[in-house]
Amino acid sequence: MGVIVAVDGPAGSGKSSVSRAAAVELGYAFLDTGAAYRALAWSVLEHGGDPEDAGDVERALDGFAFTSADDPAERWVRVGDVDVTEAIRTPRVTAAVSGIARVPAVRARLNDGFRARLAAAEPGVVAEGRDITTVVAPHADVRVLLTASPEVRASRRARELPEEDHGAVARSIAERDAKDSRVVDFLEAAEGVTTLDSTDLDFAGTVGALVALVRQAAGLEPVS
Ligand SMILES: Nc1ncnc2c1ncn2[C@@H]1O[C@H](COP(=O)(O)OP(=O)(O)OP(=O)(O)O)[C@@H](O)[C@H]1O
Ligand SMILES: Nc1ccn([C@@H]2O[C@H](COP(=O)(O)O)[C@@H](O)[C@H]2O)c(=O)n1
Repeated sequence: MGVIVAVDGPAGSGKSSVSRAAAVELGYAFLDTGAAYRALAWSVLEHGGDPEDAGDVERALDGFAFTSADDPAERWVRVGDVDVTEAIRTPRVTAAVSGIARVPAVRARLNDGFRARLAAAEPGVVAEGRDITTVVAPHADVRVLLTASPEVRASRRARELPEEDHGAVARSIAERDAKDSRVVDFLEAAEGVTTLDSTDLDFAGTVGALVALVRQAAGLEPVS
């Protein structure tokens, strides 16, 4: 089995962007687990279902054919033959996703798929998502909780969404964290998980810190 790097943390902490860049640098595969939850939320909405209704969500889960790029240099996400790469990032899907993520059958089914992908990745994989270090891959070679202060996370996310009100962006992040943390704990590092706080780091510095942790743990560089 290849090296498994697991990264969790709160909304806007840099899990996907930092993990993707680290995967490129390491020559590893990349797995964005949130994309699968988003794609299922998209499917529920597409079928006219209610994301808060477990029955509607389980019906959409039946035959849910999620695929996404393993190569961190690629960015596609598909449900069956439909490319949903952009559609899963809309505010409508973002608002629906915490609801579907609460359904136990969803978590069980998606986790099975994630574990199969982790087991197949050579020479390694960087996987990110809120329960990766604790539930999906507690056995990972490197487990990191990536965080930053709420203000810094909101400012970084607001820079991505210049048309949206800064206060609304900050509230959306806080609300999603509040909802999601009822299901999994990604605010405190579990035992054996290293906290990487990027509040005072720039993007390159954060990627460099994650890559250094991986190289140390994988024995590719001496621990300084
Ligand atoms: N250290 C950093 N310095 C500056 N910008 C950063 C840093 N880390 C991440 N960012 C930026 O912060 C924004 C949020 O990052 P990203 O989308 O990767 O977070 P996330 O944890 O995956 O969020 P979510 O859970 O909401 O999907 C992005 O614009 C990213 O480029
Ligand atoms: N391991 C995970 C990953 C994601 N979720 C849920 O999906 C939402 C979207 O995740 P992003 O990382 O793409 O923002 C997230 O808010 C969670 O509701 C999850 O439960 N577990």
